[in-house]
Amino acid sequence: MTTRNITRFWEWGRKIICVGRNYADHAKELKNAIPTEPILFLKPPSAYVREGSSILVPLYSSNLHHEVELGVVIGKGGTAIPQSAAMEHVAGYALCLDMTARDVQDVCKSKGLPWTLAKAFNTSCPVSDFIPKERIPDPGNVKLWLKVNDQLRQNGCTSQMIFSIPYLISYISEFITLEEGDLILTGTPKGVSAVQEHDELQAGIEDVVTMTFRVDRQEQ
Ligand SMILES: O=C([O-])CC(=O)C(=O)O
Ligand SMILES: [Mg+2]
Repeated sequence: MTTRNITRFWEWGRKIICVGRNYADHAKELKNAIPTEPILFLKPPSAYVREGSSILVPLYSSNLHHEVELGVVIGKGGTAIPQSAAMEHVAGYALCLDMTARDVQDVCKSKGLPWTLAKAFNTSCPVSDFIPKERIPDPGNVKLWLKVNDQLRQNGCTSQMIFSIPYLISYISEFITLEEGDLILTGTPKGVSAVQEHDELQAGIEDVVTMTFRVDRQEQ
């Protein structure tokens, strides 16, 4: 039997649970209301892409946006996890991008339809190396940044989150059982913008990790 290694959690086929509008400055830049409870959506494990492979612009989108986010990797599953125990369920972190076909999302929003094709397409979840929990002692106060072709576009801090990581783990696990290897994307700060074929995206968690991805057009 092969043993699975949490440091390669993206190979486990577990779910990716995303939190939307968790930073007031980003909710405002897209003219959305500040949420009073977390907004959740999902990406399938086929969304993962690792450094060395490209982010592909879906054929049906002409406005693909980057969203840099802190990812929380679940180490111990659970249902209805109390906030006070939430951090015991965390194995570590990853820097993630929530790639979003903004034009498709805008249409879905206006029609009241789900965001699936805007958010869950192949390569919509670029992910860094696994970051063990000990390397981020205070996940509620880490700086995230993202550059497109060397120009800084996003520069935020997880201290600006509306709902904290323990709150999110507790809230999500009330409705969706968390399993070892699941990933929670905790939302993006302001500065989202469009990327084009041949762009280079670089993102980082200050003093912890950086990653680089190229954007390509999906082949016809
Ligand atoms: O598409 C959006 O703006 C919602 C979202 O994922 C986020 O705030 O991170
Ligand atoms: Mg997002």
